[in-house]
Amino acid sequence: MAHNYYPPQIGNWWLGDNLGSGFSGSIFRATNLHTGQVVALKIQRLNAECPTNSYERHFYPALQGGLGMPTLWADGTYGKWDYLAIDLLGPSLDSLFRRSGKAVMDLRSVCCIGMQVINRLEFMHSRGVLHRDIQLGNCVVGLPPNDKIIYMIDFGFSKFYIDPATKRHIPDSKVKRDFIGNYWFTSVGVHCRGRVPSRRDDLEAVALMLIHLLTPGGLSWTRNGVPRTDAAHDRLMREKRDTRPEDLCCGLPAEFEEFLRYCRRLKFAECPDYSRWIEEFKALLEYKGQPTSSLFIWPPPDPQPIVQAPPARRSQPVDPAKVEGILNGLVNDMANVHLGERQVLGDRSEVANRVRVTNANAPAAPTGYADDVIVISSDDENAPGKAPAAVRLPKAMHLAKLAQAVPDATDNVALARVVLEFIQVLQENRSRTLTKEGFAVLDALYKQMADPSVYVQPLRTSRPRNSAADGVEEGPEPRHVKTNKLWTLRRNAAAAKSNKALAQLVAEFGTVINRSSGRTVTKDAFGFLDALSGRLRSLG
Ligand SMILES: Nc1ncnc2c1ncn2[C@@H]1O[C@H](COP(=O)(O)OP(=O)(O)OP(=O)(O)O)[C@@H](O)[C@H]1O
Repeated sequence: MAHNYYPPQIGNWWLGDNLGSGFSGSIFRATNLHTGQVVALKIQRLNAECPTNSYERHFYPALQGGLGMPTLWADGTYGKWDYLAIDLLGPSLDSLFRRSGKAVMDLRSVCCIGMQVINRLEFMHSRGVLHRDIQLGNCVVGLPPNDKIIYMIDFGFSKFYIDPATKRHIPDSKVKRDFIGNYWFTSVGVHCRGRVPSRRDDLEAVALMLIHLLTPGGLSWTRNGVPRTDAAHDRLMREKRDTRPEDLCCGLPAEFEEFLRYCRRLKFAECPDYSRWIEEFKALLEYKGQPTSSLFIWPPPDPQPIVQAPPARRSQPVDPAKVEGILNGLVNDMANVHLGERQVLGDRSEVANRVRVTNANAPAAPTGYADDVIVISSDDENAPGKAPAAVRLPKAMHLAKLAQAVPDATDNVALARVVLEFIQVLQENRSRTLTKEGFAVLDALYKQMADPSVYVQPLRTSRPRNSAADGVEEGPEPRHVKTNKLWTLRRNAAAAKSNKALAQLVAEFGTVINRSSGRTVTKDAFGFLDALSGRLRSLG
């Protein structure tokens, strides 16, 4: 039944249950008095402070016919009411998730949401429309038989980003403006820096929404509820702006961090690569052995493995000075590491000389601890029978240590072990981006395999993009080019006849990763590294 405040009938529509209320109006289930058609009737007073209906109705014609776009059946005014009659749809993702009572959503459902919502945005953007208010409450499922399809609703903040007169993209502006959107998911650029929203910001909101669903307790800035004062809003913006993607996505599959970083790297008028990210989420499901269909099946059919994010870093009080001290100590220790006597692959007299100098100054290396563990011990802890406190090496440290260890790998079996450890470090880490420490390992491997006896010019596989030696501008290569190249490298590695040939492949591998968007070590990249390690072992 309609609320007392509202009339029982508006135009040809008889009002039924209230489906939801927004800032400026309400939505009712409504039945057409003549045809019996049931719709969702979005009604607002004509003198509403924020008359979004009169604005929203302009976007429906552009969006009609797209999958997941509600149909506008009728609209108009009736007395002091403005109404839109749109497809009656099901519950929002927000209410589905809240009702589930779960701390996090299962990975499969989140990937399906990602794939569908990105697809909806691709359609909206292809029609020249920005949504500008992406949030869980504005993504609803259809009614059966369309209950596995996600629909976008609420175009009250939408905007045409292609100027109808000039057919050009709306201009950017340096002038800081009030933000449009929502506190939780609106991009950092728009919300915290007052930038003009464009396609990239719709996509960033999707990334934040997905990360929110996978994080116990949600994104940290959502946990205190809607800010009620300017000071609380400022605090929220600061937290949103300052939280780094790697902290936000701590413990989540790397795709989420990469997606967020990708959105934040997009230029103002750049067209996002929608299909790439739909494919990435599909590939993630495949990798996890899950069905790859994007249909949103709710509740999830089987108990799904839940992605557990470790507690947010900020909740663990850590004394930064102490950590810095420990890391500095480690760097010094690594500089003095005992390299020991080694076999050589060739004439490496110059290398050996340097090793002798280092050894003369080096203290005895601690022994008996796992490679990836740093031992921090007091005198007391060194007492027999007392277990030392251990800290896991961060990725950068581990890779730096690995790069330093490469010259010690004086035969192919040892080199194969280094490659395996390289794979392990990369796979254990939440981010699959190849950092400069990772490139340093590749450089060291190249040198060791090409000719360890001479100091070759460092390979520098990680040279900055757009600075090709021949002066030709080199942008990131499309994903399919990367995949093809990695496949060829993998095949060639399996057939390589010498270390020199393998070294060349390592150099090419570094270049391929360096030129790829996000410098990501994908499954195909791991395939090459696997083949490299296997071939080193068989060359003996
Ligand atoms: N077509 C629909 N079918 C069923 N329920 C709907 C439909 N459209 C909206 N709703 C429900 O009504 C709620 C409010 O809808 P909507 O966001 O369009 O209104 P709004 O007034 O613009 O809200 P807000 O001020 O929060 O942006 C939605 O979260 C949803 O639960």
